[in-house]
Amino acid sequence: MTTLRIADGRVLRPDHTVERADVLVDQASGEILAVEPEGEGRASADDRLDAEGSLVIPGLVNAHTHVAMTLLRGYADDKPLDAWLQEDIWPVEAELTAEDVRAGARLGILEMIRSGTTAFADMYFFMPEVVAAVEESGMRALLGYGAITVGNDDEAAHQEMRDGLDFAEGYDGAADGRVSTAFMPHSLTTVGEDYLREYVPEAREAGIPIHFHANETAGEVDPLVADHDERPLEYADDIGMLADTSFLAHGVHTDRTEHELLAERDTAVIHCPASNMKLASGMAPVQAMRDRGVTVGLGTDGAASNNDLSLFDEMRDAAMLGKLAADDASAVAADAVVEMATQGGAEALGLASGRLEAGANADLAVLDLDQPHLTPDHDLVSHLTYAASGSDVRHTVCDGQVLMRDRTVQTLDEQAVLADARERAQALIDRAES
Ligand SMILES: N[C@@H](CCSC[C@H]1O[C@@H](n2cnc3c(=O)[nH]cnc32)[C@H](O)[C@@H]1O)C(=O)O
Ligand SMILES: [Zn+2]
Repeated sequence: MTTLRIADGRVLRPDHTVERADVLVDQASGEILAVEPEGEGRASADDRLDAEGSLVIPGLVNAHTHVAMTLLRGYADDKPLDAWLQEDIWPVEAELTAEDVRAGARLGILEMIRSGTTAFADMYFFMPEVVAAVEESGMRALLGYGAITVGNDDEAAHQEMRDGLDFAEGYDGAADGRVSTAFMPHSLTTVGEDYLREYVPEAREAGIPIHFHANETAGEVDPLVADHDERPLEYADDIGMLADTSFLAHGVHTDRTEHELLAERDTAVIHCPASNMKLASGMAPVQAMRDRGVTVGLGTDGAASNNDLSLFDEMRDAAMLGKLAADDASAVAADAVVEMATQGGAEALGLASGRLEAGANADLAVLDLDQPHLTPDHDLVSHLTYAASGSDVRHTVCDGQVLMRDRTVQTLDEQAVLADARERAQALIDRAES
C-alpha cells in the first residue's frame, strides 16, 4: 500500500462542518483511508501534501460540459441558443477533427484541474479522444457521444444513435475505472421521437445511464407541449428517459409536475447558471426543485457559453441566480450550493466522490486560505460559494494521485497544451470561415 497524507489543514466534512484534520489516502485503491483529527495515530505516509493554512474540500464535480468546446471560447458571444448553435457553433464543429477534440479536451481538463475539479460529465464528438485525455491527465469522467438526428437522413440518424450506444458499451471502465459512460441523446428536440423510442429502451435494458439536455429554453419547451399535449419531462418519462441513473442538463423551464416526476424517478438535474444567463435561456427554479427532493448538480456547460470551466464561478452564479429566480435572498444558500458542486454532482454521475470520509474516492482539492479575499474566516462554506476562486486551489488530487502540486500540474505539460490548443483553434476557425 502506498499512502498519501494531506497534512495540517482544515477539512470540510460531509455535514459541512470544518475541523482540523489530516486526510490519509491509499493511492493503490484510490480511496480515503481516514480523516484523522489532530492528536490521533498519524502514522507516516509515503507522500505528503502540505495543507497548513488551507482548506481541504472534496474535488468539485462539473456535471455537464462539452469539454473540447474550449477551442471555441470567445469565438461567438452575445446570441440566443438557437442562433448561436446554428449560425456559429455547428458550422465550426463540422470542421472539428479527432486531434482538435484531443487538444480541446486537454485544455479543458488542464483548466479544471487548476480550479479544483476532479470529475466531469462530457457530451461531445470523437469521444475516444476525450477518454485518452482523461487517461493521461488522471481525471475522472463520465463520457458520452452526443447523438443528434435532426438534419440527418434516416440511415445517418440510426447511425448517430448506434454510435452513442457503442461508445457507452465500449468504453465503460476505461482509464483504470476512472471513465464511466452514458448514452447521450442530445435533447428532446434534436433527437426525433422514433429514434428515442427505439434506442432509449435498449440503453435501459443494457443498464447504461442516460444524459440529455432538457427544458433549456422556452422556444424548445413550447412546441413540445403543443405537439405532445404534456410537459417535456412527462414526454421523456413516457419514453423511459427518467431513471435513477439518468441525469439531465438545464431544467430551466420546468414546472411543479415535472419536479415531482424528477423526484419520484430520482433523476438529477444539472444546473448550468452561467450558460443559462449568457444565452438568456432563463432562470432554473433550483430552490423549488430542491424543496421537492430533486438531486441538483452543477455544470459549466461548454466554454463557449460560459466562458470558463471553473466550478467556483458556477457556485457563485448558482447562489446569485437562485435568489433572483425565487425572489428570495434565503433561496439557494451557500450550504446548498457547496452540496450541489460536490455530493449532488457525484450522485448524479454515480460516483463515490464528493465527500471526505473513509471509503470514499480520494478526489479532493486544497485551497489556500491565507489571502485577503478569504479573510477573516467566519464561515468557510460561505467563502467557497461567494468569495473563493479557482486560482485559490493549491493542490488537486484525483483517485489518490496528485494531479496538481503547489499549482504545478503533474500529469500534463501545461505550456505544450496551451500552444497546441491555440494553434488548433486558429486552424479550425480558418477552415470554417474559408
Ligand atoms: N453528434 C452531434 C454532436 C452533439 S455534441 C453536443 C452538442 O451540444 C452543443 N451545445 C453546447 N452547449 C449547448 C447548450 O447549451 N444547449 C444545447 N446544445 C449545446 C455543442 O455545440 C455540441 O454540438 C452532432 O452531430 O452535432
Ligand atoms: Zn450542454
